[in-house]
Amino acid sequence: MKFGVIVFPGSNCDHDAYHVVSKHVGQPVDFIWHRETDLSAYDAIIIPGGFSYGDYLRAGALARFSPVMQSVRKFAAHGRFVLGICNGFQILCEAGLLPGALMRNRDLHFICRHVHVRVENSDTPFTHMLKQGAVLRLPIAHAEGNYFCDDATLDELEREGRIIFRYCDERGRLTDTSNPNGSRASIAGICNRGRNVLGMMPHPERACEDLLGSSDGSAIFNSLATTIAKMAES
Ligand SMILES: NC(=O)CC[C@H](N)C(=O)O
Repeated sequence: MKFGVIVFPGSNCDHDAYHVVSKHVGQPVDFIWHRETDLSAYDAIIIPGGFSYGDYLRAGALARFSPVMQSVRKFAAHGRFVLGICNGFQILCEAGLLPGALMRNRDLHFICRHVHVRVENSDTPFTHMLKQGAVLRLPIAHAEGNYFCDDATLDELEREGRIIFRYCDERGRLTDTSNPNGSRASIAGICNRGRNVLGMMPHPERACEDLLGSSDGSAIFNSLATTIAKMAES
């Protein structure tokens, strides 16, 4: 099994993702410069957080044109796994691999703090080691995390169980103050129809060690690694 972490000019969570995969999940992992186009060696690609191209125009709007993104599109179409975290989620939406858009936060401020998210669907390759309804404590750090989609898309996401995480309070309730950025339906993470592409605004890779305030993120990486291992056996 091999993971790849894509590096754009301006990525800044690439090393965190690399560290988690190599040290905590214990799997081989490479950095992949955004000009690369051959992803054939990989089972899963992580598009990490950061400020690709300085977030000019809109977060992710320029990174979607990087050469590697054509290959990521094909990689995803073949059912291989893609995890977009924060700026990675923004890039996946801009590239059309996930529906909707990430707008400026409701209060127009950059928000950097721990939040709670509820696991809305534990029946995915990324969440099967988590309990349905479990509450995770994860950090967010973004200015453009306000998820928006139209009514038809929201209906489709709900109906198909593709809303994977929702912002909530520490007891799993959706309250007036539990949605940090104004995201529609408190959405913190969604997947594609094939369930092999996940985008999320919170940072699970910054929450894999108790020393960092939470290790709740590790189940996401371990779920994915277990899925890949099982697929290789069968
Ligand atoms: N940590 C990140 O990936 C966040 C940066 C992101 N480009 C933003 O909305 O501010």
